[in-house]
Amino acid sequence: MATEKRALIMLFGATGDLAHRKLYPAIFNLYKKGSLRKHFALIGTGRHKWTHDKLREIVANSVKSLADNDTQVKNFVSHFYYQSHDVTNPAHYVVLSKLADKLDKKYQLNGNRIYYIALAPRFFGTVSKNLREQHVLSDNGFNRLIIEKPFGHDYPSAKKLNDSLAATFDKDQIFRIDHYLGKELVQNIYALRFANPLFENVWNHNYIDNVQITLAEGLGVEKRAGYYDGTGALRDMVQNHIMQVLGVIAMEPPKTFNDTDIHAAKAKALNSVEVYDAKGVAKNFVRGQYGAKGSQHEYREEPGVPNDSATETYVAGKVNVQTPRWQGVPFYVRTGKMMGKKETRVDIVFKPAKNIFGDGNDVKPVVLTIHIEPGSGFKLSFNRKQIGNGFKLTTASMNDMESKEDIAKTPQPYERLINDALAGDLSNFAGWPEIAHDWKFVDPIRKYWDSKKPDFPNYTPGTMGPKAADELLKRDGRHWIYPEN
Ligand SMILES: NC(=O)C1=CN([C@@H]2O[C@H](COP(=O)(O)OP(=O)(O)OC[C@H]3O[C@@H](n4cnc5c(N)ncnc54)[C@H](OP(=O)(O)O)[C@@H]3O)[C@@H](O)[C@H]2O)C=CC1
Ligand SMILES: O=C1O[C@H](COP(=O)(O)O)[C@@H](O)[C@H](O)[C@H]1O
Repeated sequence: MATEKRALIMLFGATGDLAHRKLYPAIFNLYKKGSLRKHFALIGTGRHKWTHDKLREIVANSVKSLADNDTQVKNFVSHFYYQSHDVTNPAHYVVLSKLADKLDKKYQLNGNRIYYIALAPRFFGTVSKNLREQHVLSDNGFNRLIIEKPFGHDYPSAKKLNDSLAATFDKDQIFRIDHYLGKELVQNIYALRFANPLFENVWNHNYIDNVQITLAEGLGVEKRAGYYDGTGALRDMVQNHIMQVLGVIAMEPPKTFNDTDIHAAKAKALNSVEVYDAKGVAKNFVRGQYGAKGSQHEYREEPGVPNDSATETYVAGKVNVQTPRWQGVPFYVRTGKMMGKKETRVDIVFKPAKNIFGDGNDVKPVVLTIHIEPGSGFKLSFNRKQIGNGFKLTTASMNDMESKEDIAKTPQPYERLINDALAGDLSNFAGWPEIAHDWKFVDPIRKYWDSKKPDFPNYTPGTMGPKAADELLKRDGRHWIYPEN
């Protein structure tokens, strides 16, 4: 049984999609496991004129498939309260504050408060300012802010947002969600590297030839055109998720395994990423937009997408981390929608051995694959001798893939991250310096692309993206490891 935490969760955006699909199930799992139990309450807010009972009914529906029985759901939802609230109206915070104080007493929460902002980003600063000015923050206990993505749309807007949050919250009170940092196999990279000298000792340019990060999605834009068309794959996936995974792979060992040291090491690696000028972008980055195939219509015909949209649904690029460790080792990254199936992985491609076996033998590079999803685990492929007379090399692999049962009991990112926020552990949240470096890297790419009309659509659903993404590696004498030929 987990240690019980005491807290009031104030959820802005309780009537929205994220709350329903991800947050209520995550909080329910924490309740089932005992991290939250008697001493917690949640105030959900939104402009909808819901009642406590209406919110409880919605929450019950969202979690019932996870419950052991009806009583468990009933007990859980009894901790939920609804307050109709317009985040732009300061007077509404006064009402909210009174309810918070009342629940604090009722559930003996010791003044611990988490403010979870599951709202459109334009409201992040407004809520934070009003929480301070309308005295919603508690005087005793902790006050922590959980904030959703996207964190700005470029460096200046992200900086402005960060400054506005900093007017209310200290840096150790701001929990910026990047749900990739809550994934089991992303966290496992720390164990792989820093608990195994076998790997960490070869984790550098002497042994590694290149690193490939693939975040391929099988689905298209679905019903999110309103958000996605103004964002694109570069801002939606590269600036945050890809760069965070890259940071964990590329960082130097942190001094200790605490949040401050992890953030410092990751920020240093991300600050060493080469920022391209226009020529560098043209040479090293590729964008794409999916076309039509069979019954699947092209991106520009998806509901809510303008028929001349220049938004990229695919990005591939070559990233250089300019630290001694990674001298001359390219990080090839790619992500896209409609790429046939979901495949989230990192391939660490080692330098091949010198071939002493003669022409009839092909010495392949050792590849360590970190399978993030849908399978979770590690796979090491290497050369071995084929059984039989003579001497012929073949490829073998050592797998450490999680079983279906293990995957089923693995906490989902939101459960893990909310639990961390309750415990005050920032390790798996994105720090401001990391976000700042990532925007500084991504902004010139965006700027260059915005200045040139793309030739879209340029890739077929079900493929791994435009041909230019293959060319990117081919010209360096390399190829994408996935999909295996
Ligand atoms: N949905 C997802 O899968 C993901 C979402 N996110 C992020 O999470 C955040 C929320 O997304 P999502 O749930 O999809 O968005 P929705 O559009 O589904 O929900 C938006 C929420 O904002 C509330 N809201 C809007 N205006 C106001 C206002 N003036 N005052 C009070 N509440 C208001 C709405 O409540 P009401 O209508 O009752 O006012 C609603 O609860 C965004 O930052 C998004 O980028 C991040 C990753 C994934
Ligand atoms: O943040 C986002 O991530 C999802 C992909 O997340 P995953 O956990 O399913 O890999 C992506 O579909 C979405 O566009 C983006 O906003």
